Amino acid sequence: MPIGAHPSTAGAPHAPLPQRVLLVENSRAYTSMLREAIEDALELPVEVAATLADAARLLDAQDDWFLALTGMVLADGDRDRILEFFTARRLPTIVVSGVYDEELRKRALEQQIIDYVLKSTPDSVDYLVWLIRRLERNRRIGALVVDDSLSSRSFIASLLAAQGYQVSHVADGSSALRAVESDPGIRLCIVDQEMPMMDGIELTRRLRQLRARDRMAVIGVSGSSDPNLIPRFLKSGANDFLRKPFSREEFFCRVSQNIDQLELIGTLQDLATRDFLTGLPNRRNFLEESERLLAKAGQEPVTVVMLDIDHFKRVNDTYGHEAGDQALRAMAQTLHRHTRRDDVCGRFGGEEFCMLIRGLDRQAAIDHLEQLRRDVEAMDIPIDGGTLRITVSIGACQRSPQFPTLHALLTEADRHLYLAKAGGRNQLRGLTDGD
Ligand SMILES: Nc1nc2c(ncn2[C@@H]2O[C@H](COP(=O)(O)OP(=O)(O)OP(=O)(O)O)[C@@H](O)[C@H]2O)c(=O)[nH]1
Repeated sequence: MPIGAHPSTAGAPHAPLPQRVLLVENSRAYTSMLREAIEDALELPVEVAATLADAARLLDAQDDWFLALTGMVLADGDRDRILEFFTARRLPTIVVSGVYDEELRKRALEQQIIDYVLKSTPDSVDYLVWLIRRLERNRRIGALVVDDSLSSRSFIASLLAAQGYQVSHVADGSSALRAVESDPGIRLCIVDQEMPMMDGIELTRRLRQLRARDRMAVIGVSGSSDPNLIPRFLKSGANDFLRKPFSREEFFCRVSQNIDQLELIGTLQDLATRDFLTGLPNRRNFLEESERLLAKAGQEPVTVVMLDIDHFKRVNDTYGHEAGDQALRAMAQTLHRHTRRDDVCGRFGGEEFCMLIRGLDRQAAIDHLEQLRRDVEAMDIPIDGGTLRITVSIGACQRSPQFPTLHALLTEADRHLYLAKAGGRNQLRGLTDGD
């Protein structure tokens, strides 16, 4: 049952999400420091108001508000009125206060205020930037709550929805497995231990067979005081465990920490496998993926392709290195557009790219690569003060008893690339009878 936003669907285009951040604060120095930090680090537009009346005017004038940050000392409202102003508008709100007031803090957190941050602490701006980034990213993350108690799962789901996640909840393990299997956007699962048919530990074990620890965080929850429960959950593949009852703040910190870790692992994986300039798989990743695809391809045709931008040195020398980088990015985009679902492409190095195509016979591969070549030729690449055009030479080789391995295919494709260059560039060689 979805709560708040709809469950995520991998590959579906995202609707534009609200971007605007409202800062309501009467201290000018703090406001400008915070505004600058948010705009620099997160590139979100920030609007500033000094009073509730100003805030109301701004909120009414636009409708794509993502978040509000508010001080507690404003000329036209006491603390209660300020809290009420934001909760009534159901706008996700963070209180940024000059003084620590435990009673106010409790009251604010009870009223669905996301967090209460003390602005006098030296790292409050850094913390706020982290928090806003977290909330902003959560909007693209699916979270699933599994608990047979409706009140308990609705409570946890509401905590997650308040943090921006796309939340759904189910009452039993089988439904949870089905949900995770059908929605690759689910990256967080909160699993209760005490459930009939399949308990949380068993469910965690089965979830792990569907998705690894670095793809989805599983957090076990239970009210039991059994000391063995935590190690059993963790050994079954859970990333973390929370004992009920927990505070909203503890829940937020644990969930955020686990999601931060997932993202960090994703970043490290990207750094290891992607080319920094173009975002395409790097040479090592291309070779690994190609070996895997080649083994999987069975009897179907496989074509290995090497592509090299023509006279690229001239591009750099004439228009500068930045324009050269721009041309490499444009080339990568066009190559990526021509890479079908089961194929793989990569940046081999410098101005050289590569591709492995599955399931196209010789003529279909020629048509596909000729179209790619023409599309590269037709690109108007925007550079400082104008546009730039490039062409590409392509060498290709289809798998056969003569060229059975990836190494043999790449060597032969590279030989044809050399012939395409020698033959006048901007051409495909290696697949026609004359080659
Ligand atoms: N801007 C930019 N240039 C790069 C990058 N990597 C390699 N290059 C440049 O790519 C150029 C490659 O030139 P060459 O190998 O001589 O070949 P070419 O000029 O493309 O000529 P042909 O391949 O014979 O058509 C060199 O000038 C490199 O400095 C990069 O990441 N960015």
